[in-house]
Amino acid sequence: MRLHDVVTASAGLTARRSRKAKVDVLAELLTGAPADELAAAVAFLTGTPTQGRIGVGWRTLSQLRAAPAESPRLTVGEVDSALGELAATTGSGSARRRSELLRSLLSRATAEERDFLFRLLTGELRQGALEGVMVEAVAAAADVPADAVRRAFMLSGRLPAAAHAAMSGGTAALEAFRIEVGRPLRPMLASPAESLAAATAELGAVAVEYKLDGARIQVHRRDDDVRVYTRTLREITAYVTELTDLVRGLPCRSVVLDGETLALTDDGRPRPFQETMSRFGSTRAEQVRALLLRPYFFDCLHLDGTDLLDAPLRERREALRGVAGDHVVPGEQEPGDPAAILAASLEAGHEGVMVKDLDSPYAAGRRGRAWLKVKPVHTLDLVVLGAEWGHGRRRGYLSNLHLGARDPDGGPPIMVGKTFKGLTDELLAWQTAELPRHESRRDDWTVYVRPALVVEIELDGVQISTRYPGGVALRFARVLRYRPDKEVADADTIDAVRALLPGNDSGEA
Ligand SMILES: Nc1ncnc2c1ncn2[C@@H]1O[C@H](COP(=O)(O)OP(=O)(O)OP(=O)(O)O)[C@@H](O)[C@H]1O
Repeated sequence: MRLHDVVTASAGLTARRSRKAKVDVLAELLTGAPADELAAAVAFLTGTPTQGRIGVGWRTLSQLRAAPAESPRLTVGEVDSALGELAATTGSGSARRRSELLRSLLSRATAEERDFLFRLLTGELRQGALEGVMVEAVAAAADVPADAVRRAFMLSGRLPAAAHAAMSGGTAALEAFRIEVGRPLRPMLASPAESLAAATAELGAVAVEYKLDGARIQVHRRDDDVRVYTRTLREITAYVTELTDLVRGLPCRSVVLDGETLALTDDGRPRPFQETMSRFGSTRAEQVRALLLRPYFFDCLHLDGTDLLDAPLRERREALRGVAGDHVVPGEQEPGDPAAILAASLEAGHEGVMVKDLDSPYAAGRRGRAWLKVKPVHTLDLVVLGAEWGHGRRRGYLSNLHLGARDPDGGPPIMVGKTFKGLTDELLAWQTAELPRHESRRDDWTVYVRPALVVEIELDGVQISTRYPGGVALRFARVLRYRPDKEVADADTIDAVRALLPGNDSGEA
């Protein structure tokens, strides 16, 4: 299969607005794909090479000058093996070899293919919405139910593998996917609730737990081998030895736990999220001592050979208590006074509570309504589209941020507002250095960037707007923090923003 066909299909996706039309474009391509190139084609079209992120920056790529090829000859298989070699070339002295590999690949690509490869390697093509469309396309091409494809994807974390199974072995091959200790799966996500009363009324028998403001972790243990992954399934085992030591001491042989981790101050209050995140990239011993991470587990997906994914939360919590006792998140099952739990959580410096349906299974990778989050303030995770140069005390710094919400159909982010409020001197300095790394163009006032950075915004609400293309604008928005643990694909959608319009009862943020 030629790379050109993939590039054409990718352009076809951008050109079409309707989801059905996008699914058709992909399904047609998959139907004709040779079995040994299918996984790579799926990977490229959803924006991540089969090897995962390869870590090549825009700057490196644009410095590699080579004349483009005249006609499209590269195959998907050739590109996949070149990227495989690139991913395997690491360590000291590898920079030169990597440049050579890249130059050789790019010199065989046409201008159009080169643009595609740039966007693939820098992560710009990666969009959550595309994965949803691809799941449906695989189902259509293989003539299997979309839910079977989705389940295999969530359990393996790898859509290309699920696609390969669907196309080669149908439903039976998809059903063979199991939770595997040591292979991370997509975490279950929560939906917002308007209030605690609304959440408890919606769900019936519930557990109400503290909602801690740390970082999500998924821990896998088989005998003495313990591994830790982030929300985006990045392995961080080497950075968090206090967590691996602790889990190695739990009374079991094998386990998969879902939870949150954070560091506490001396008087037991949560430290800022940024400090927790700073631990995920550092093995420096003094930093470990200064910021000891604690785990707060809230789910158990596997225990000593038994998969619990499809068991109700009630049962999973029992397993959790048995294995992780002291390290379970504070909360109560079927509480008499849920409001007291919310008050205690806020009093202790946490974000709010999670209200969870005790009869629900673990829906990996899904943002459903079995888990509802209750927080006193609205927050949205938005995509940075650019920033304006500051005035006065902020002269010389990139300040007023342009913010976009994700298009659920996979189009570019849709601008919903601007803010410079809440930016500390440290954040101003950081974004002034960081944004130009993602620059797409600039004018006298503004540096515009490619979608790469997600920022968490607190707001009072939204209003109808004739100025912004999505018809809504943020009200009194302020920056809480950047979210390095989130990708553009994880940002909130324009629908989530519109749901905050007055008179919209869903009250979603
Ligand atoms: N008791 C808990 N149960 C489940 N999740 C919890 C709990 N306490 C904290 N969390 C965290 O809350 C997150 C969900 O809440 P919220 O949506 O506010 O966070 P987020 O990271 O902005 O968004 P997302 O839902 O996309 O993860 C979970 O991903 C998890 O990291």
